[in-house]
Amino acid sequence: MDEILFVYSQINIEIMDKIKVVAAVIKKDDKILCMQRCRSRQTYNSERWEFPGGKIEKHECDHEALLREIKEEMDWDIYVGRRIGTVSHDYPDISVEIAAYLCKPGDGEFTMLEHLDAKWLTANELPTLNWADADKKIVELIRKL
Ligand SMILES: Nc1nc2c([nH]c(=O)n2[C@@H]2O[C@H](COP(=O)(O)OP(=O)(O)OP(=O)(O)O)[C@@H](O)[C@H]2O)c(=O)[nH]1
Repeated sequence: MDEILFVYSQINIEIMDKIKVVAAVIKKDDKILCMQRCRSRQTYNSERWEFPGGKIEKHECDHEALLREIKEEMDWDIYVGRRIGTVSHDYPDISVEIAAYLCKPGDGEFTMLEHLDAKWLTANELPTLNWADADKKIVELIRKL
């Protein structure tokens, strides 16, 4: 029975549409902004670290989605630069495709409206955090920049 369920869940993951997500790698001097997700029912990402961002809505381009998400989550305006890369990851219940963009902070400070914690770390310090599994791949891309 366990084997049947396992095969079924693998098939399910393969036919599931990938959720398209954008993430902002916000760099100030040599430090990058890392945000900690709140405790949630999505246990695999509960309290894990991530780059701020979120799901792209219909009819939105990556740039628009990033500006909207950072405004919603942090009440902050940022400048969106070049795309660092796109990573895919299959979680137990969803499959995500995350496009990560190099960004610069706008004026003023951000307000932490939806996260548990925030840290500014250098690229070499990034692996010290407990990242969401998809983000471990983004961290590797950043370290190769
Ligand atoms: N924003 C963001 N989401 C990520 C990252 N890495 C990662 O696996 N995800 C996953 O991507 C999915 C969408 O992200 P989200 O929950 O922030 O998106 P959202 O704010 O638009 O969603 P919501 O309004 O339904 O809460 C989640 O399952 C989340 O766990 C990341 O670095 N940033």
